[in-house]
Amino acid sequence: MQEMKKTIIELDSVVFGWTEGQPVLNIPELSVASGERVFLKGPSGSGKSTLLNLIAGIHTPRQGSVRVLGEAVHHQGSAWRDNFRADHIGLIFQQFNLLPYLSVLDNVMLPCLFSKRRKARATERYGSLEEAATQLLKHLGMVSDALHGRGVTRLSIGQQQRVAAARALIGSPELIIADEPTSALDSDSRNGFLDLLIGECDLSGSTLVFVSHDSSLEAHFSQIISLRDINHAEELV
Ligand SMILES: Nc1ncnc2c1ncn2[C@@H]1O[C@H](COP(=O)(O)OP(=O)(O)OP(=O)(O)O)[C@@H](O)[C@H]1O
Repeated sequence: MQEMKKTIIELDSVVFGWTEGQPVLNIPELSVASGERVFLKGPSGSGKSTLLNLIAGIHTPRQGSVRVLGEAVHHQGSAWRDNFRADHIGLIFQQFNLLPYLSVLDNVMLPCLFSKRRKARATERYGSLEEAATQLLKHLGMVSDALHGRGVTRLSIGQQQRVAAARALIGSPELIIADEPTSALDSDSRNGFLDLLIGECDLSGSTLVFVSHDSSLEAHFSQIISLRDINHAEELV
């Protein structure tokens, strides 16, 4: 018998706008099952980052519900949402948001300072946090240990991207959210990075939601979501 996949993200009748009466998002429903590799596309300014921020509990909707891993994120206060995000969601930002005064390894281990759960999972799988960070960096293509003690400001963009991905993946969070993390790379590097990222999500059992303008990347993904198709904001204006 085929195992039923758990729903990891579920949006119901979600409305979000920065100003009352000016909705950016009106999403009647959106559902993502555990293990999916989701490609979220849409024109610039259409609300992709805003949607990611709703899923990550950085913003909350004006109306409707956002459930992640079965939890009603929209009902919770900001401290609860911060803890939930630290435990269950790995974020890769467009600008990577690495801490410039920390080394490569310390940047990768950072989420484990905020989440006992992720620290325990990383240690259980790799023996120590340093080993977890080292192995993740290797799997993601940072093969030279010589870079690991280096400050992140002295890395190439491609190397910074690998550090940001390893930081998101450490401690195997159930959900990885990536906002255009390949936009600064050439197409060979983009495809190579995506193969490594998806391979690592498979190993850690993480669901991936990935935003990009670049439709040529779609072939890597199991579910393609066009924000235009699911967002009915103009019907509310
Ligand atoms: N902090 C903010 N305050 C007010 N308006 C905002 C804020 N952030 C974004 N917006 C507006 O919300 C809309 C959606 O922005 P969003 O960043 O989600 O789009 P996007 O699809 O991710 O764009 P891009 O592909 O260019 O990154 C845009 O009209 C944008 O100007």
